[in-house]
Amino acid sequence: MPIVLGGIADDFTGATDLANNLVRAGMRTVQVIGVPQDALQEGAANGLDLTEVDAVVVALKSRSCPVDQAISESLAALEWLKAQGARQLFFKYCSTFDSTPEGNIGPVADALLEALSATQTAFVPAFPINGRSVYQGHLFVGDRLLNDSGMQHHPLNPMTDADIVRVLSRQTPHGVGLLDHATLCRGAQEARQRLDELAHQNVRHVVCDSLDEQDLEVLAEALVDHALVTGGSGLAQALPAQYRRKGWLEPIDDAAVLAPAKGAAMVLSGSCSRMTLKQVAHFTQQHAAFALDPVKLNASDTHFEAALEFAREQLAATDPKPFLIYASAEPESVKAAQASLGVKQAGELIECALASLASTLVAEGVGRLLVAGGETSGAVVSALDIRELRIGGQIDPGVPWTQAPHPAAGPSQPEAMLSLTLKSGNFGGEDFFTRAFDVLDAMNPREENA
Ligand SMILES: Nc1ncnc2c1ncn2[C@@H]1O[C@H](COP(=O)(O)OP(=O)(O)O)[C@@H](O)[C@H]1O
Ligand SMILES: O=C(O)[C@@H](O)C(=O)COP(=O)(O)O
Repeated sequence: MPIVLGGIADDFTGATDLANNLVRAGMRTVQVIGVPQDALQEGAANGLDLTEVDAVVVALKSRSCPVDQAISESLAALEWLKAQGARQLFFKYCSTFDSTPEGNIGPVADALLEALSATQTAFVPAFPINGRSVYQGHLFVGDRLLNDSGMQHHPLNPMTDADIVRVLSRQTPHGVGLLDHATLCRGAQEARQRLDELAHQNVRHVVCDSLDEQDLEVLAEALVDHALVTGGSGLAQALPAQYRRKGWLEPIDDAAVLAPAKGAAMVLSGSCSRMTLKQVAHFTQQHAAFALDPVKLNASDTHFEAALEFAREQLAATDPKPFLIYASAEPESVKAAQASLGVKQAGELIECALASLASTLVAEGVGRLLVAGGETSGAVVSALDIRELRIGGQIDPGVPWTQAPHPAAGPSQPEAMLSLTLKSGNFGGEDFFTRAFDVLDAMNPREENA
């Protein structure tokens, strides 16, 4: 059977967020890291068995890279997903619309539309259960406008304007319009009519209001026949019901199953988002932690080596407890590091250090790994050379446990798995770093002595 939905996600945490909501709504979903390179075969692609899979999400690291690269990687993902038979494409970006005036959301959406010979797509960043809603085209995080939510301090893409119609208009030469809440309240048929009217006015990009799950259901019904939809993962909760209604998807019992987890627990955090800072503070009250400083990392290798030594001490304990290595810092400290090193270099130094720690420590006994931050997750997963993630149960909305073949397992252990959770910056409760491991143990009892 061809797949129904093909996801193209602009970062790795966003990809697991999308895959998580698809799984929860009953789609058997595989997440692949980057576009699989090998030749396609009947029923299999790059060694992936897609015969019992309803959705594939391709995770890219295209949120903050140069626009041309984001476009070419997204188009490659589109081609591969079309070759798997995807009926609908979903371009997943952040529910806080993380982007800059150059892009990459607008240019990538334009390129995908053109490649699909489609004339219109919808922009649905809302993720109500995580407090992201859109009203009159303005994005809210909880009760704050986006530009007052902490996102104005993001290290890579500060969001200083909550008006998504205006933000997107800076990123595309094409018309941008609004499907407003009042129209949505009149149902899917009215919404479709409004989309058609906007299409006749050459409005290629339609930002959609949505306050709650009910609005997303109306939108899913109105958008199910669009070749391309774009947004946060909220819409993905509502689309599978429409696919079933159309007979594209069979009902199934449980789309999320993982093997028992093994190995020591480690948290790596490169996210400076408000919620991550609270999670770091909560965790460090009771657990061992090491703070990475980009300026010290730049000055000599000693700082990195101290972090490694700290981790090795934790792993050497008889019964290792979860521990944390983090660069997460308050905005003033991030600004100071960026002023001294440059924005790009500060970020890259930390991403490289965390990625390198992950590869070394996973080979030395870490089997349960929590990574906080989208860019950070991209760096860590790439360093571990992980190609595919199975999606398991949810820890908090938008964040599931996943598993990948263990990167350090030899040929004699083909079943060995690394349990991995990739946490978006602002997702998860304050106790997420501790609770995540309890949730994993509860859903998949741990095999001792791994
Ligand atoms: N102390 C710091 N100073 C400067 N940049 C930092 C610091 N800590 C983390 N960063 C960088 O900030 C970026 C955070 O982005 P990301 O990992 O996507 O987190 P989030 O999911 O919260 O957006 C990364 O590039 C990371 O390397
Ligand atoms: O849609 C969302 O909010 C997340 O899935 C996401 O993309 C968050 O990105 P990061 O905060 O950079 O992890």
